[in-house]
Amino acid sequence: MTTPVPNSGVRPAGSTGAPEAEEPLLSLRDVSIQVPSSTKTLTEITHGISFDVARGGSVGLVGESGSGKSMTSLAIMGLLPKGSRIDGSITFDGTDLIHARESVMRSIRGDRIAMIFQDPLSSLNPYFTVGDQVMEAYLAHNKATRKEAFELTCEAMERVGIPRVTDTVNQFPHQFSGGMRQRIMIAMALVCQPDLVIADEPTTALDVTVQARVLDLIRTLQAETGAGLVFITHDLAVVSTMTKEVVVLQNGSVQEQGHTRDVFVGPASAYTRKLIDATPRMTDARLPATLQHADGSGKRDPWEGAGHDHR
Ligand SMILES: Nc1ncnc2c1ncn2[C@@H]1O[C@H](COP(=O)(O)OP(=O)(O)OP(=O)(O)O)[C@@H](O)[C@H]1O
Repeated sequence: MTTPVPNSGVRPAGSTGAPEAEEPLLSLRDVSIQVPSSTKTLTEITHGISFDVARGGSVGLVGESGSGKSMTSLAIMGLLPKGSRIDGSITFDGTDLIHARESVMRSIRGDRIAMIFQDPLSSLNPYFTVGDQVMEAYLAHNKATRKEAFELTCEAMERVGIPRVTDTVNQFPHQFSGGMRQRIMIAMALVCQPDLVIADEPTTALDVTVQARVLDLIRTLQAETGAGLVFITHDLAVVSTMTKEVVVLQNGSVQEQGHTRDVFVGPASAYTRKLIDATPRMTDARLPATLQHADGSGKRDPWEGAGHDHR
């Protein structure tokens, strides 16, 4: 049963998140974000967002453009525009991220929480080789010699399928395709062994076949590191294959949240139904292999693997 959430933003207890016995890895409660507008006044862009991510769990944030998905992830990372205001609470492994000092946030970013963005070029420095950048990401948070870090870097690059690593490790970001650059970002996350990965539209800019491989790698990364995953997308078909739980956002408010399968099979909010209807035919090949057996037919639960290695 999926749970519609009224615009008040009050979250129904237990609709999304970790098993009761275990503290969630990440917990957002009634998070409202205001950002400075051009007239210097504050504009509210999200209202009362609440969800949990269990250790090793996976939550999708879906919604149309402008619904507040990216700003929610930036709030978690402490990267909102200067002058923004956040109400509510964001707790990561016991740390209050809203009031944490910048030095604490710096030690968490990239090490305990890794982000994979839509455009890896915006995260990669054009003047440094990709090998140096993966290596520096590791050295920033770990004690190791450069030789050890270099070996780990090559190993991670091989694991994400970068070809001829002994050569390509010395190449610059512009010498790679978009899909390969995204693999480099995943390698960077892999070496740092984060507790949480936030992937913000990581495959939107890629063509469909490359997209599938990168999604597979993100699943692998999650399985190998045991990390929690927040997966942001406007693509319902993608989120249905990536996360066990989903939060549907519209205009900065949660419209519905719950187990991904329940939300897709029996959407409780008109907005989710509209999003599903607007998704190109989700019945056959594209549909979540996921949804095809969600009828209690006794077949293996296609969601069973979400968050686990699919190779
Ligand atoms: N730097 C900024 N300053 C002020 N407002 C912003 C800023 N960035 C985004 N916004 C506004 O915040 C709202 C939420 O934007 P956000 O980027 O979180 O949406 P989104 O759901 O991630 O959309 P998209 O899928 O297009 O990235 C939008 O109304 C947007 O115009």
